[in-house]
Amino acid sequence: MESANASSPFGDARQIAVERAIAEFRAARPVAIRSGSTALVAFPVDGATEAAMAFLQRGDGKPRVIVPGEKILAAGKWIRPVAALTLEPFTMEALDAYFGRDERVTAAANGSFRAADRAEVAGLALSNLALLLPAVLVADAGASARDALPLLTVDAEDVFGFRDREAKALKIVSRAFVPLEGAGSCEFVVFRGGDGFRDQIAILVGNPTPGKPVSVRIHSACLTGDLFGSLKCDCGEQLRGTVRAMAEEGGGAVLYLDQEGRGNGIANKIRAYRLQDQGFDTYDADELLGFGQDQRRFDFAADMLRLLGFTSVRLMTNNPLKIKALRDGGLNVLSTHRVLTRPTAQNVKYLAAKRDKAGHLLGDAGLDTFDSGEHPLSPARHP
Ligand SMILES: Nc1nc2c(ncn2[C@@H]2O[C@H](COP(=O)(O)OP(=O)(O)OP(=O)(O)O)[C@@H](O)[C@H]2O)c(=O)[nH]1
Ligand SMILES: [Zn+2]
Repeated sequence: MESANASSPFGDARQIAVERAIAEFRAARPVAIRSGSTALVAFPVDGATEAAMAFLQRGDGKPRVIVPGEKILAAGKWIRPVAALTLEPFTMEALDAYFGRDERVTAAANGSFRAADRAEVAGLALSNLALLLPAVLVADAGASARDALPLLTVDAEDVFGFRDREAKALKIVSRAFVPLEGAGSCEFVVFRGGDGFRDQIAILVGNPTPGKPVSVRIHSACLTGDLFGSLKCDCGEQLRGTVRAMAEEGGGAVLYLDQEGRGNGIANKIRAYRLQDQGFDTYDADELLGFGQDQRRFDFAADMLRLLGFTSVRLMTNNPLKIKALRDGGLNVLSTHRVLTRPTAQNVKYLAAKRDKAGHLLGDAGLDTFDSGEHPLSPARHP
């Protein structure tokens, strides 16, 4: 049951409570989570200290660690979808041994597992919303723990409903023209709502006509690739290549979404890169951290396009999830066009994993015949 009386002068009270809880988690402070008659105190593993662990031990009952199924699978056990683990002893040392210095599971769990309850799962969902490592410490909310600090309280069901409500609350907040190299004057339209912490941006290239079919690229933010030209992925080339192609072909719309690291956030993406340096591929590294294959949602992209006046699109992507999301969102996807870049020595393994494990439409993109001795830095083919 979601909490009643949802409206306030400042918006939906359920959203406000969850936004505040996210801020508490990011600042490494505890939050109380209520579910029916149960209440617990939750604290993110990302940011745990001896003092925080001692605080949780003052609650009622045994404190525990809540971890997703992916993490347990990585530990050689299979508990789905979310498990509560009793950590013995409940100390930073034991936590470090469990998560390891690289955020990997380096030790089999000493304690016992059980399926997590609703409030515990909400704690984990909150760590995901806060873009932290997906693991949370919890204890039953005893009087002594509550008294130590006035805790922010949030309802478990409000946490679960947060992203849906956020995606639906999308609105345009500003727009202006920005000249882009090789693409002329483009209009940047900024939306609030959707995914992540920041705003979503639509870049209108050329002069696409509302009501008419439009070329669309849905692009998730990649700081390393888009901004710094990282060779580990194909993002920067795809972004610039699609803008260039749209400018040459009479216009289009790029949706630039706040979904760094496939929705895991920059800190977790860099943690995953560290694991990739040890030989894990892009999906195995995320799984070791406790993430599923892809945390992103694309449903609100259809709403962004509708707010801009577009209902029929030619979609530029290799990702079947994006195609499905726009169709499910009620848009008419007239055609899909792959966005191929030339593989490099540094990204060929990444691209092959996307094709082989996530079904990206990269079939004949030269990945299997790639010779790392040849043209590792060649410019991208036009999409
Ligand atoms: N977790 C994680 N995210 C990554 C890694 N490499 C790149 N990313 C992120 O992956 C996302 C790539 O986004 P996109 O370029 O929109 O898309 P895509 O899903 O590959 O689909 P298309 O390019 O449309 O075919 C961005 O959010 C990047 O930050 C990685 O190794 N691990
Ligand atoms: Zn990238």
